[in-house]
Amino acid sequence: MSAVVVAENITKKFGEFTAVDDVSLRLEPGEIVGLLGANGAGKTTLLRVLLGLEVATDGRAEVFGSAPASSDRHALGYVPQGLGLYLELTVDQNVAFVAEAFGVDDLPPLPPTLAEVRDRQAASIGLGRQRQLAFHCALLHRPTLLILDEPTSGVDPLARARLWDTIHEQAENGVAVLVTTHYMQEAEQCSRLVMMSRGKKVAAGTTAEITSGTRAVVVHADDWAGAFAALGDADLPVVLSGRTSRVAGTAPDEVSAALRDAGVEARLEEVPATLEETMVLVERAARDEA
Ligand SMILES: Nc1ncnc2c1ncn2[C@@H]1O[C@H](COP(=O)(O)OP(=O)(O)OP(=O)(O)O)[C@@H](O)[C@H]1O
Repeated sequence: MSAVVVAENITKKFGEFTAVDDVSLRLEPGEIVGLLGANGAGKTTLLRVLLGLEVATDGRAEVFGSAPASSDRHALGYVPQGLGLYLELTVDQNVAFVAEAFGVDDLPPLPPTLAEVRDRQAASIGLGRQRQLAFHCALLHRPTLLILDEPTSGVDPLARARLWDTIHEQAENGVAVLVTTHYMQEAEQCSRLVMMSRGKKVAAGTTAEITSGTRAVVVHADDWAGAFAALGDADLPVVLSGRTSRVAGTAPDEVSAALRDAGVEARLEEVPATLEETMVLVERAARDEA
């Protein structure tokens, strides 16, 4: 199967600053590839290179088998972080405008939640519906590549689940999806992930591949607040999960020594680390290396 997107060793500099540093990725039809990373990791810049909105300083990018270009737009649906809607137009007018631009005349029906507000200005329909409208517009011309920049940021869980249903439906129909996200639950819905930190690719693979081998120590203590404080004071990567502390990527001996030094009694249990914990560790390691 030929790849829809190929990025080989992409570097993008703004003056002296390197926003994307030697990143490679491939995207096949029907795959959902998630780009993960903290604010400023370089995700949007990489998407903009693939969209032909920025020119790579170095490396090779191919979309549909040739260099990214605005002519790709006929087969590409893009939902930018800012959504790209015409806020002063109504919902129907936004759809009509995009349909006209892409020469679409067999319009699919609006989903019920948008149909209810079809005559209202897009500015007044709330962020969840605005995102749904941006998706609807991006899909009107039946693209085979969907590029989504934090598509569910700021929406409630129900709207988020609905948008993800749409993403899965598209992928099942063979559409290739490249999506950036901060949310681990969303990341886990992707076929594969590419993690970025400070412009660099720091991990890649399925969630299972990325987390495999990384362990976390779960700390059960009656004095759960004392245990959490002691582990933080020992500068261990501790997070509170309910009333237990979790410390990823650290030997149980080191955890028990920190607790013993603080006089906190606890029972320790070793479990596989979550994606979020693995990501924090990978980012820490990348930061220490820089
Ligand atoms: N046109 C530009 N000129 C200078 N610096 C830029 C430009 N565009 C992006 N940057 C910088 O490049 C870095 C990466 O930004 P980018 O928006 O790609 O990150 P991101 O991972 O998408 O973050 P976020 O999740 O906040 O959108 C940031 O430090 C940003 O300030």
